[in-house]
Amino acid sequence: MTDLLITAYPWIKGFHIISVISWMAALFYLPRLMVHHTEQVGLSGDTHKLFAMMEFKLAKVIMSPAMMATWVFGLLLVATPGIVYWGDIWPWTKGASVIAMTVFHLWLMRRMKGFQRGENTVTGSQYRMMNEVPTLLMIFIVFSVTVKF
Ligand code: HEM
Repeated sequence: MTDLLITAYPWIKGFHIISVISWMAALFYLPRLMVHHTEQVGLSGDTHKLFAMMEFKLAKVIMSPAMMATWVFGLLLVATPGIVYWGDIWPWTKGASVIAMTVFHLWLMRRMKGFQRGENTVTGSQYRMMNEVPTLLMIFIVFSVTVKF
């Protein structure tokens, strides 16, 4: 099993990066949809139904599968011998940041389900502020794995 992980390492890392790109694209775009849903569309009518459907599809078809794939390929990399030394700082900063990213993902899922029921208590500017969270976490995560402090 460990031999297989070592041989497959470049492929697993490639799939990890592809999953990360898909997850990030959805995490960046879903809050933008919610800004416009809140400020321009409201919670009733045909445009509301269209936005709720777009949010549902983005979350269920792209965001959640991409998050699961990122975790699976990321954990396979963790299990690959010689990749992670737990005495370094970067695995801990990266670990804490990906957990925070996952919490942000779960918050967005709850907001998406709220919109499906025609409920929303978050303002457009709050969604705009929340939109910065994945950007900051991404910067922290990428430099954790490239600089490897
Ligand atoms: C979800 C849980 C995640 C786990 C368990 C995980 C784990 C890992 C591990 C162990 C590596 C291998 C490092 C190496 O080859 O030296 C890696 C590579 C990488 N990860 Fe993740 N990762 C996760 C999420 C993310 C996220 C959310 C991002 C970006 C926002 C990300 C970006 C990267 C990049 C760019 C690399 C390639 C780094 C390089 O080869 O220099 N990862 N990941």
